[in-house]
Amino acid sequence: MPAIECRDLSKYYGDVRGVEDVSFTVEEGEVFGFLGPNGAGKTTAIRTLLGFLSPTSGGGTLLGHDVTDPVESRRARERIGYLPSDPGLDRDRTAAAFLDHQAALRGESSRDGLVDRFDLDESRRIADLSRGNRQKVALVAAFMHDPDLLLLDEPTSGLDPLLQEEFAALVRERVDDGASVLLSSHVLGEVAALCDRVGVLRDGHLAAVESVSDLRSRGGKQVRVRVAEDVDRDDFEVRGAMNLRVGETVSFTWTGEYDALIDLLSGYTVLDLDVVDAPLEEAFMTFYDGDVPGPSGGGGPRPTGSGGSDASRDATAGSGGDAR
Ligand SMILES: Nc1ncnc2c1ncn2[C@@H]1O[C@H](COP(=O)(O)OP(=O)(O)OP(=O)(O)O)[C@@H](O)[C@H]1O
Repeated sequence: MPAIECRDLSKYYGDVRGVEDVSFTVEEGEVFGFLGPNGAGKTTAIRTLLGFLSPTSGGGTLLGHDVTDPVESRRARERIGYLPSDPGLDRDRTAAAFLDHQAALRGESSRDGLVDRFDLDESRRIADLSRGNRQKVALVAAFMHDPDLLLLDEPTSGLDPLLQEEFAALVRERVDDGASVLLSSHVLGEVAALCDRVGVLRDGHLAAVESVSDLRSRGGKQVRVRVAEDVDRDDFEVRGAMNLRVGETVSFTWTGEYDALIDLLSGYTVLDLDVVDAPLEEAFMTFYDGDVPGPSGGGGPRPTGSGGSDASRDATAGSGGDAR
């Protein structure tokens, strides 16, 4: 049984597209990344799967429970840890009171260990905590009942680099213990470091699902070469060479075979050669063609016949119900 099955999921807010026809599967024990810029639809997909928003069409399962059935959805949430992108914690309560409330709903077997690990002062009012410390409270709440499935929406926002490392270690430990993870981020490095596969969201659509290793190889190699002769630029304007820059050294991104690269350089006396993996960003950008939506992007017209949507209710559905 897959941990998550998302089938043709569409969610419109009135006329505004959140996500459209999104399908993917997260296998048991897998860490799946949702990558996409602001407004791509990551949060919408996660909250619809969790049952906090009703889908316009399509559906799916979480841990085998039908996400469109409220009773099933609630049952699934007992075994899920959800970290919202914007945890709307009750500011007047102490962190301890908030965690007590969450514990009563789902359990707290790992609470003390996590509070120590993240050096959280539970006695403080949430209103008095820094953004990073509020994020820690939400993290502890998401992990403390040792959930089988974690849905983590922009989990490291507000955490300093040391805590980001600690968080990554925690995710790996939970996965080693058998948990499955869906993690959304617009930070490529975070996704690449933690995830097995990545779903790239663009304008509410899943543009691609790829393993991180495939994404890396798609990026090709970054080549810098210094030669003895004057360079004829036309020699390098060939298939497989991109982002060509000709100066004292010639640099380009090579996406072809090594043999073809060696042929290309064989006409020159090579004085210096440097070939390294191209940054993952380059592979990522091939999904966007330079057309990356801004914070308000993704709002295309709603297609006719896409089903009813109780957008006014959904738009105020709160910040996570009892699954926060
Ligand atoms: N409550 C809402 N009412 C109307 N439109 C919404 C609502 N929530 C999201 N949208 C729109 O749905 C689209 C997808 O937004 P969503 O928040 O899911 O993207 P995201 O990838 O999570 O972005 P971010 O990283 O900024 O949180 C955007 O066009 C957004 O403006």
